[in-house]
Amino acid sequence: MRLIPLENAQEVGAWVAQRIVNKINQFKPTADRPFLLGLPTGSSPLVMYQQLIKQYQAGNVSFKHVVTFNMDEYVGLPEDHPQSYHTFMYENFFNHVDIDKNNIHILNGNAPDIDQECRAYEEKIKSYGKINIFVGGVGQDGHIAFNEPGSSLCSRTRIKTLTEDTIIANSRFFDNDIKQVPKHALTIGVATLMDAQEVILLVCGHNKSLALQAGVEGSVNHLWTVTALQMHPASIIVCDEPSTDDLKVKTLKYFQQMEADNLKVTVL
Ligand SMILES: N[C@@H]1[C@@H](O)[C@H](O)[C@@H](COP(=O)(O)O)O[C@@H]1O
Repeated sequence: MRLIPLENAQEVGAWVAQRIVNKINQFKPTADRPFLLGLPTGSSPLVMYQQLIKQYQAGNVSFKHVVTFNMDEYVGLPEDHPQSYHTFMYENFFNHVDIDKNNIHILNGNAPDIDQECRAYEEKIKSYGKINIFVGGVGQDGHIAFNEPGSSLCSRTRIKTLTEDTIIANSRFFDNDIKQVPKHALTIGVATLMDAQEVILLVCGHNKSLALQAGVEGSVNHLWTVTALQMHPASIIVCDEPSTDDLKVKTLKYFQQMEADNLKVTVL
């Protein structure tokens, strides 16, 4: 695992966006050989999306031959609800770049047959091959996508019941009213994420410091599903300064030294 310790959320978003741009351009995707990108929602990736849009507007990257798979979606929320992950993705990213709408994949939380929807999502990913980069955030309790504490580290795409912690955390998007927050979500599994060639997590803010500590210093444990990334051959956590509050000084120094050449970032 690599840890990229940066100053603030602006730098974190710009660093990850630049890596995605570089990887897409190195890959030289075509219609027959698209670049596969896994994407998250939430506050953490917002700067990354803004930076990707700026990179596109500057002519530095095209998403024409990029195929995307989103991590998760609420169950039972209409697709056009302001807080659905469909709405989030179009408003914050897809509407602003040249992606082909047929290349966008987001789980349907209103599918009549939920199990079939989840199986078909896994099959769809497999039909393309391996996801080149899967980007994610992390919950305060260390969940990745909606793989809540206790999720199997071998899990695949399925329905999950949201924990009280997650419902409270996400109520900030629902007028701070926990009753409005959906109780279930469809989510890729931990194993679905682990199949990607590279996984990048954005971790920002003091409220993520225990999740970061678990992910970097803790033992692999299903109660902190982020720890599964320690078993991934190419995972990168990009974090801001406040999120490192619970890391040992020695741990932080180690990664600062290891990554000294990789900590320069241009925010567009
Ligand atoms: N399902 C999402 C996760 O994918 C996300 O990582 C997490 C943190 O969100 P934020 O970045 O807003 O803190 O929230 C939700 O639970």
